[in-house]
Amino acid sequence: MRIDSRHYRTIWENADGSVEAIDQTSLPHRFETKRLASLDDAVAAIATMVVRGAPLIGVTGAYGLALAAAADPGDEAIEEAHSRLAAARPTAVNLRWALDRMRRLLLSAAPSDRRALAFAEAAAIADDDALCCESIGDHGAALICAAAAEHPGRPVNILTHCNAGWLAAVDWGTALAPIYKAARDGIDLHVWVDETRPRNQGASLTAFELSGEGIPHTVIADNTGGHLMQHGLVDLCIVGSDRTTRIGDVCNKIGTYLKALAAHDNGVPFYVALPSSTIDWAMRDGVAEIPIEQRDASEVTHISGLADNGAVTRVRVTPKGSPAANYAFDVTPARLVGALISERGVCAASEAGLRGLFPDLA
Ligand SMILES: CSC[C@H]1O[C@H](OP(=O)(O)O)[C@H](O)[C@@H]1O
Repeated sequence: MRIDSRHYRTIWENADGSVEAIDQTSLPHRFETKRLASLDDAVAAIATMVVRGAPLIGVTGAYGLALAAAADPGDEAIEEAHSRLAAARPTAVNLRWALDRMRRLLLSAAPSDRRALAFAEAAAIADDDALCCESIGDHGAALICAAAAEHPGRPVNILTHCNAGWLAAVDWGTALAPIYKAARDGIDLHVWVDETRPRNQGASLTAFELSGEGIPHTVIADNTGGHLMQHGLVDLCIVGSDRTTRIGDVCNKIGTYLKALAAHDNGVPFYVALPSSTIDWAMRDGVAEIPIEQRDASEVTHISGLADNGAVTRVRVTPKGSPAANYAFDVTPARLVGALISERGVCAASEAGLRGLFPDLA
């Protein structure tokens, strides 16, 4: 999408064979990119959330395998790279999906062909993601347009959680893609942006994206959404997904489940936008089966921001002696999901719904 009227993707290949990615740990106060020249660089970028968001994690994993193949195209090196990249973050299924696709292709090719093949396949995965996300935008925009027709004379109020915009993918994004498409179609809308503690992807990344697109939005504390829904100030919710099971259970950023409960209690439509690369067809019960990443406690006990002197500063927000727990995701059962918005259309959060759209994958 656009930053200062210049189009960007979140990740791209450099002429020297390295890979470049927007460093999302610097946003919104500094725009910086990071050069990934090795498997180690790619593993670190995923683990430290320089790149984050299920689709983007998958694409970065694909490029990480390409960088590994450039260094050593042998079978053992490919397997080792697959294993290290897969372990970088456990929850988003796109990572495993992309790595398995790359490994299948590379191990079936001659080692001498693997470097070129790997970069071409990583680029194809990136291009596919951008196309899928734009299509999610088109299908989801129809839902926003329908909500606008129900509430003439005022903006459609949409609540979103975390960042599932173009920064979470290669371009367009998932949950924000319908918002971009509807806004460009002239729909009057406003977005409630959950700050999304502890990493504040909403406050720092979603707000950055919406500002760049000129979309009206209000950043809110995570615990505000239920109150807004009780007072009729939310017409629909759209969130992303890191892993959706074949029966429609949705794993997403911590706090999503609580938003879905509030939406269900207040009759607010709760939509989940995802590409098919985020569907885990091997899983059914998301609460029981999806591995929930636990990140370092320091992400809860400390926070970073821009000091009045213009320096980015990190401060402690808890007493030194207080332990902290940092669960990065939760699972929203399918019964609380109004519909899934994919690149092939909108379906019920159910096995039948997903089979109907993806008979070739189910
Ligand atoms: C379109 S996937 C976005 C998804 O990924 C985020 O997690 P993280 O920032 O930790 O990678 C969050 O769950 C978003 O909904």
